[in-house]
Amino acid sequence: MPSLSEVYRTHPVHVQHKDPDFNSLQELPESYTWTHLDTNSNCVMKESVPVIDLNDPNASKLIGHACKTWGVYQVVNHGIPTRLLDEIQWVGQSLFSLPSHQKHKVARSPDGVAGYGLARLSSFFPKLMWYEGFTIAGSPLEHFHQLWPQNYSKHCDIVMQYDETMKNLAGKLMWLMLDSLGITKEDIKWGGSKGQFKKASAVLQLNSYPICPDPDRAMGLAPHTDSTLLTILYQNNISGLQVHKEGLGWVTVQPLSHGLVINVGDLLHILSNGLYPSVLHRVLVNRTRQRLSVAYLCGPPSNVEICPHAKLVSPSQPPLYRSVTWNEYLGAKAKHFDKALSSVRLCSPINELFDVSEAHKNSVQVG
Ligand SMILES: C=C1C[C@]23C[C@@]1(O)CC[C@H]2[C@@]12CCC[C@@](C)(C(=O)O1)[C@H]2[C@@H]3C(=O)O
Ligand SMILES: O=C(O)CCC(=O)C(=O)O
Ligand SMILES: [Fe+2]
Repeated sequence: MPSLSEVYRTHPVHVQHKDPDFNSLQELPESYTWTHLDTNSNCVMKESVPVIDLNDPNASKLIGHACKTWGVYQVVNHGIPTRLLDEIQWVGQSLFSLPSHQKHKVARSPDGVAGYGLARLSSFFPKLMWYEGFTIAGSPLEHFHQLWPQNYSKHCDIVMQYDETMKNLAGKLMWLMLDSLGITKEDIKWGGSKGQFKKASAVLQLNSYPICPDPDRAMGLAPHTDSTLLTILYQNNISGLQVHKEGLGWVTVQPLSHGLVINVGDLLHILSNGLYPSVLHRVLVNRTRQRLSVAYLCGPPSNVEICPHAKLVSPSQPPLYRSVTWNEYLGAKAKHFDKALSSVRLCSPINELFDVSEAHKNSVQVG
């Protein structure tokens, strides 16, 4: 089975860019100027992303409804200590405020997984994003030792603790979502005997959206879906994240103090046979405040094949997707980007079971 770096070796991200010193730029350079950018999200919102209290006895039902109708929800009372959320933001803040030459010491290579740099999706867009990211896959020790030779262990400890805590929450959320689909612990062998998803794989993505001189013409992170089962996102109190909803357009996800945003990813879309569509989302930037976010991108163990679950397949609901491992799907994403889901599709959409990336194909204008 190919490793992720082997998968990416065939689809390296080569983006020609002069190192952007975001802080010194008074004007938006042409290479960052996006046209046809609809930054006015529906201001008088009648609807907003569901907020679910994880202590609510009806949480699974509410989550199921949110996944079906939005592909995203926010959770409160999730049990993650606020101290840990503040600490992981501090790690991100410390990293992104380092001088550019330091950050480039840990630059992600074009075919690499971990390190500092542009988002992988950058190669699919003609314009650059007002964004810098740092990907952690496994231990951050080597990179953090290079960044903070005297002081790396504190940063490492926080990341490892965050990772462990998020893994537990991801397991809990996974079951709530599967339960809402009528899938039990016995039905998913790779969930483990106690169903804790201990073997799940995950990547931690630190994101920074610096202050921008011309936010109406810049893009923080271009529209995309995550290639995960689910993503747990912590955003600081600065808005910018928007999700696309059929009939409403772009809807801002209002930051909740210490709340977490949960995205349905493409692999859950596949596992649910299209019942829980992965959410298309993007990030806009801000004139006065830097925005930081931390994404815990969670997938299945690397040897597990994800396919539409047998309980969700019948003669009237044929399987819409073939089986894929996470690495295989990341390879499809690296090659086809927004057509990755279609690339693993078995049959054409029927009725309301449709492919979100296809549905939004023509509604997103960039570049
Ligand atoms: C495992 C991964 C998912 C991801 C690509 C990556 O190798 C690490 C970062 C992830 C991310 C975060 C920003 C959006 C995204 C589309 C991207 O370019 O990098 C996702 C990728 C994904 O979910 O496909
Ligand atoms: O910064 C955000 O709010 C979103 C980040 C994101 O979409 C990602 O890391 O995949
Ligand atoms: Fe995302």
